[in-house]
Amino acid sequence: MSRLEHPGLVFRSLDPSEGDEALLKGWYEATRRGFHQTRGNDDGFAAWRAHTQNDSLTLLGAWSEATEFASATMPVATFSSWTAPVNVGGGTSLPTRLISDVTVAPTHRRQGLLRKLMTVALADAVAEGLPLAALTVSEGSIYGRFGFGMATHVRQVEVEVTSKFRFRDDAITDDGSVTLLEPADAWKTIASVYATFQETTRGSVTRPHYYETWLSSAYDFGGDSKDESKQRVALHLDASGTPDGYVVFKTADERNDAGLRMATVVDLVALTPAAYLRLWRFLADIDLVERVSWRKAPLRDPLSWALAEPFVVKSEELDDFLWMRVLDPVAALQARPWHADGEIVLGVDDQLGHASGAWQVVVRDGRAEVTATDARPSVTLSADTLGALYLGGVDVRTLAAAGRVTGSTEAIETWAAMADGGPLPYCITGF
Ligand SMILES: CC(=O)SCCNC(=O)CCNC(=O)[C@H](O)C(C)(C)COP(=O)(O)OP(=O)(O)OC[C@H]1O[C@@H](n2cnc3c(N)ncnc32)[C@H](O)[C@@H]1OP(=O)(O)O
Repeated sequence: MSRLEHPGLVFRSLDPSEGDEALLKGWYEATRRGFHQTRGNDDGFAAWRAHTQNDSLTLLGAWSEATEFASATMPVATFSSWTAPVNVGGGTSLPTRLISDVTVAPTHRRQGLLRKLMTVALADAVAEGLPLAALTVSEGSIYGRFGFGMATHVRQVEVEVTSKFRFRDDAITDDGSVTLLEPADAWKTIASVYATFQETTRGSVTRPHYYETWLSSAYDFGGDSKDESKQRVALHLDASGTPDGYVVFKTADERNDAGLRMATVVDLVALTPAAYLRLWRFLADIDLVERVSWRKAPLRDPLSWALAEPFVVKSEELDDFLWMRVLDPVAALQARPWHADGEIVLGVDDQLGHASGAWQVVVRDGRAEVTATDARPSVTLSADTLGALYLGGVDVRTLAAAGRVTGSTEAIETWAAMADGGPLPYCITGF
C-alpha cells in the first residue's frame, strides 16, 4: 500500500476470501477491541467473515512490527468499506461507498491514521466513479472535516401499552391480519418486505448480509448481552394475504428504570399505514408487557396522532443516523428529486477537493441539470453541509440560520424552494 505511509507501521489491504487467516482474525479482534466489545469467538468470526465476503468488503489496516510484547496480527488501525445502493428519493438509488469499522488504538490515536485511511478510501471511491459515501458515527465532531453531514434522524420512543393504549375511532382500520413466526422461517419474507421499503424510502440503505444472520437469530452477536435468541417475529398480511409489514421484537424479564416490564422492537418495517398501526396493536397486546421501546422510530410518526391518549408515546431521544458525503455533485444532485423550478450557482468548499467548485443547478419539472461553471456562486456552503442537505433531512433555511448556508436572502429563498420538500429521509439500517 504505497499510498499509505506512517513511521513504524505497515499498511495492508486484506482479502476477506483468501487473506491470511491470522491477519483476518487479528483485524476482527482489533475492531472488537476498538469498540469496547468482548473478545470474539470462532462462530462470531465465521459470521463476520461471511459478511465480509458476501458484501465484498475492503479491509484496510495498519500493523506495527511484532515485538516480544506486541502482537503481529492485531492492527493498530482498522477501516472497512463496501458499496451498496442508497435511496436518494423519487424512487432513485445511487451506489454509495459505505464506511465502517473505523478504529485506531489508543497507543496510536491523533497521529493522523484515520485521516490517512479516509483520504485514500474517498479518493478510491471517486476513482471508481461513485457519487456518494455514507457512514454512521460514534461522535458528531469527527467526520464533518471529511465532508460528511448528518443527513437522517430517528427517535427513541417508549410506549405505554397498558389499557391506555387505544386507537381513536377515526384511526385507520386494518382488514389484514398478524401471524407469529420463528425468525429463521421469517427471514425470506422479511427480507422481501424490506426490499420494497428500500425501493420506496428516501434515505434507506441496502442491508449488509449480516442482517440475515442477526434477524434470523442464527447467531447471538452480542454474546449474552444482546440475546438475539429472544427475538420473535410478527408478520402483517394485507387483506389478500400478502406480507406488507413485520416487527422483530424481544420480550424479556427486564424492567425499565421505573420497574416496568419491557418489550423491545429490534426492527419494524410497514409498507402501509394500516400495517404500521396494526403492528403497534399487536405489540400492545402482548401480555405481561407494560412498555415497548424502539430506538428507530420515524420523526413523522402517525402513532401518537392515531391514539386516544397521545401521551402514551414518550419520545426519549432524537438521534442522528446516516451521515452523507457528496463526492460527485453532478451525479448526486441530478439524481435526487427537486421541488420548484429555479436556478442558482452553488459554491461548495470541500477540504478534500472532491465536491469543490461552482455548480450551476437548474431545476425544471422536478429534475435538476447540474454543470460546473466559472460564474460567481449565489449560495455557498461546505461539503458537510451539502451532505446534510442532500437527502432533505434538514431544510436550507435552518442551515442558513445556523450560518452554514450563505448568500443573499433572495438566493437562499430560491435554493430553499428548489431543494426543500418531499418525505423526510428515514434509515433504519446501521452498519
Ligand atoms: C464510521 C465509524 O466506524 S464510526 C466509529 C469511529 N471509531 C470510534 O469511535 C472508536 C474509538 N475511537 C477511535 O478509534 C479513534 O479515536 C478515531 C478513529 C475516532 C480517530 O482516529 P485518529 O487516528 O486518532 O484520528 P486522526 O488522528 O486521523 O484525526 C483526524 C482528525 O480528526 C480529529 N479527531 C479525531 N478523533 C476525534 C474525536 N474523537 N473528536 C473530535 N475530533 C477528532 C483530529 O483532531 C484530526 O483533526 P485535524 O486533522 O482536522 O487536525
